[in-house]
Amino acid sequence: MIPIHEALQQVLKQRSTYGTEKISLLEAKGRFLAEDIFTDRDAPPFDRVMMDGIAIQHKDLDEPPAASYKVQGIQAAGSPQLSLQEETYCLEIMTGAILPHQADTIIPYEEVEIKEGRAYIQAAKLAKRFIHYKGSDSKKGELILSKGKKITAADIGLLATVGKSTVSVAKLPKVAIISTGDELVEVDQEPQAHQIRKSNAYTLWAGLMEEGITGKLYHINDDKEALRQSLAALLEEFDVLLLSGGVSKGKFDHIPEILHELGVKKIFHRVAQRPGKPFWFGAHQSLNTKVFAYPGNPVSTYVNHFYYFQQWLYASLGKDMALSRVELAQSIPSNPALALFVSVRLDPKSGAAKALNHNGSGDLFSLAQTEGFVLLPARGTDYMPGEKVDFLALK
Ligand SMILES: Nc1nc2c(c(=O)[nH]1)N[C@H]1C(S)=C(S)[C@@H](COP(=O)(O)OP(=O)(O)OC[C@H]3O[C@@H](n4cnc5c(N)ncnc54)[C@H](O)[C@@H]3O)O[C@H]1N2
Ligand code: MOO
Repeated sequence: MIPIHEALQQVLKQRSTYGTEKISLLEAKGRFLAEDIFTDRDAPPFDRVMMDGIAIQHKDLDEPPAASYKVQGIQAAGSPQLSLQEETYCLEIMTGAILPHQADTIIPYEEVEIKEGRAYIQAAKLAKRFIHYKGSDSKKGELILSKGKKITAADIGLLATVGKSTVSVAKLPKVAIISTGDELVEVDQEPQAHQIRKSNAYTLWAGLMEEGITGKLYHINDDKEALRQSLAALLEEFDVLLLSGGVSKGKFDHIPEILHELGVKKIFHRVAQRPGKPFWFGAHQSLNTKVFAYPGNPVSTYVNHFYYFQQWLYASLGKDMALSRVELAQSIPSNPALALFVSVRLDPKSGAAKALNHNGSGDLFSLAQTEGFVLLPARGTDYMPGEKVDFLALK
């Protein structure tokens, strides 16, 4: 059994790189950029009109405008630039249109009355020009998104506006999710008294989805030959295997033995933590496949996955996954030998963490009430209110 910080170090040491790939803009949300992105033209690309109204020439805002202007025509958004022919003329103009030549000021319709081809100005003084000037947001060639950034929905809009219909991103590992256990049935099946429906595989699948990885689901029964055959093939096909169940001391917990037989080197088995103590981690040296074999209890699988795999993934993609920190709202008993992941809710006002009651790591239903886990390293003295600790937010 090794301490949690050593286990994490060993996991991070096994980070890999998977190269880069070009993908469609529509698939890029949540992925990590593998290229710097620059503006391809000034933003906005022309002096952009900000209000529906009329465009006039009016050099000094401190001077009152003329009482009326002759309407020369209409400048719509999407139409090429017109010119004001006379200082006493105006053009009706729409939001998003290019500012006409000679015009420098927009008066919104709310301050204008148009009658028989003339615009009568109702404001005594003009407060603003209502022009979004060319290049005022960003100049052509400016760096707007840096390599390594996780692409947000807002970034997708930026990429679209600078003409990136495809984008280069860090390639993700191919991941297989394997549940094991004869007691498990499919979600749409009616379990018998001694059976339960699979849940861990789906939690893991959804967790991967958050990172843009489409995991592939498998199930193998607690049968040595079936495990041997299936795992041998999966080790060849995938970069990462995520297993749940079959790693503690039961008569049918064959996973460590079979992985060893198949040439997966054990890096550690058992971590001084609760829940999730029987976590087994290894790597196949020649195939470079990483194996995260989580204990089957749902909360153990959850915590191990979002603590170890998630940090391994970010390290592999060249990113740090800094855990956030929270303050404890109450004292929590420590354990001198084990690091504890304690499920908590955060006080809506202070943000401080309060421990939740639950029935242990088999209690999947407690996760519905949980906002995350505080990580309390092993120590002899209890944790006190006000202490700051690492926080693993529920995904
Ligand atoms: N003698 C000992 N017994 C146990 C120890 C120990 O140290 N000595 N460790 C306990 C701890 S801690 C855990 S955690 C579990 C882990 O056991 P396994 O990894 O071998 O997992 P299983 O026995 O296969 O299953 C445990 C539990 O989880 C349920 N399960 C499994 N897979 C799924 C799934 N995909 N979806 C939903 N639920 C799943 C399974 O039905 C069991 O109830 O061992 C303790 N025992
Ligand atoms: O420590 Mo096990 O992973 O909780 O039941």
